[in-house]
Amino acid sequence: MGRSLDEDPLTLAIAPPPDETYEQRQIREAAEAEAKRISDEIDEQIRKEREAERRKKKPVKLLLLGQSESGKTATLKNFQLTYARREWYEEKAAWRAVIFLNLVRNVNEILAHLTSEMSDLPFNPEESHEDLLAPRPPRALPRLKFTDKHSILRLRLGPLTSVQEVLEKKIGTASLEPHSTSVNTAAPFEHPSSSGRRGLQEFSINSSNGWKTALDKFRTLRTSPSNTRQENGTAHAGPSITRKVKDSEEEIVEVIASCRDDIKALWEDDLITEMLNRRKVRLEDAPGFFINDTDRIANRDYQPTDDDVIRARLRTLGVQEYRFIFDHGRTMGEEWRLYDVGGTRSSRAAWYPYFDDVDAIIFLAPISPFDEKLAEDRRVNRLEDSYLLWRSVCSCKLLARTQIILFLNKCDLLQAKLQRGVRIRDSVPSFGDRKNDLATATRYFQQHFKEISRNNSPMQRPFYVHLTSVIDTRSTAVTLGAVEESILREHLRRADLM
Ligand SMILES: Nc1nc2c(ncn2[C@@H]2O[C@H](COP(=O)(O)OP(=O)(O)OP(=O)(O)O)[C@@H](O)[C@H]2O)c(=O)[nH]1
Ligand SMILES: [Mg+2]
Repeated sequence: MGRSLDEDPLTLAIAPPPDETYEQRQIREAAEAEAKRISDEIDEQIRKEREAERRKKKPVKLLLLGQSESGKTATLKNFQLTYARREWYEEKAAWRAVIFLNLVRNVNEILAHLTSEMSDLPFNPEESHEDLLAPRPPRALPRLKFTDKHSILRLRLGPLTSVQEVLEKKIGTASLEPHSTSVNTAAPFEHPSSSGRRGLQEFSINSSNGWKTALDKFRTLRTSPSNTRQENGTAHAGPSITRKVKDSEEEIVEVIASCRDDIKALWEDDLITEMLNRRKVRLEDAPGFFINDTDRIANRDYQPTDDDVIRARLRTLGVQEYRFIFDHGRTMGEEWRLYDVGGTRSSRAAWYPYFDDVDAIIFLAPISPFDEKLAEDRRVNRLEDSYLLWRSVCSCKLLARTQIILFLNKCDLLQAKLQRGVRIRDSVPSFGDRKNDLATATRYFQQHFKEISRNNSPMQRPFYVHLTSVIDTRSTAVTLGAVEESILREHLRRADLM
């Protein structure tokens, strides 16, 4: 084919010579194909690197799952304490009201038992807390001989009833533990019904309830009058409301502080101890137990310590998102988003939308309550509920490639329970004649969770497990270090694969 002289010089330079032989053409075309292959490879490499770069910059999304009271929020607090200290210190003082409420509730629960016992009302220890009026089995033991001291303590501690009401009202719905549910499945997110979907809207990330909002209210109480904002976000005009709220906060502290000695006297009384034992009430193991710290807490100058905040109990409503940017170390500048969810059965339908692009899940399974029932459904054993929930999470197709890290939590309470002589096999018959000690028990539970994961995961997945007591901030910091490493490694590995 003839060429005109004004053709593009590049076209001319790479054009085949006019007298090219068949072999020369073959060699040339092979060389051109090879050059194209290399060029495509380089393009692909560049695309991958860009994608990896983009993915590395994408925040790591981490979901905390598990039944109610499993320790999700406590784990989140540990993350804050370790990696976001500024926010931690900002929030710390706001937990004071929650800790007051926890303490006051401890006392009022004892008083409710005392009142019921003194009035000889029937009681069944197997029933829930609010069933103080339920039928009691025939009395096998002699009556407890309460004295004037107990009547006086009841009278003197009476004001704590209204303190509890005021605090509950201030903190809002999150301060109330549910004692029933219409949901009778462990994983309502598996088959979301139309009503379930309606539920999703109610429970999407929200700023109108949950403990973040509850704490915000208390933060507001502490700001100066000029900064004070009312709940609707408008600036507050004058100091009168602040003074009123402040007064009531100070009044609360005043009442609690004036009850200090009586609270201690109540807790240290042998007859009260005997009554609680008979009624199988173990406040020490319940969430938000603070009576042993009455001296410190029932005090006008009380400020919560890190440990107090971790141990404070306020349930999570809906799904709460936390964003934090690592402020030190290899991951400095990285953004992580943690999602803390409500764990009661009726809250679980709201989890599903968050499964979509989550990088990793920390699943908390408390193993100490192997002989306890769910607060929201007294027919369901807590460990059994965790097994069911774990199976549903492992088998979820949307999570097939998601890294799941299991925390077998509340090991401290498990150890205490076993030391008291509570036998696992009485509640878990398959435990059989194994040794009733911590090492054997944790190995046994761990194996069970591992088998569920192996038998139900849509594709093979590694089994990551940690034995934890997340109220122990030191050991939890070490665990979280390992978790962080492992999640990041997986995050980057995926970025490289893309
Ligand atoms: N002794 C002990 N207490 C724990 C442990 N983990 C959590 N707790 C306490 O148990 C209570 C419940 O923990 P949370 O973190 O509020 O539970 P959650 O899973 O967020 O519960 P929901 O928000 O209702 O879903 C809190 O008072 C914690 O301090 C643990 O390992 N040992
Ligand atoms: Mg929570």
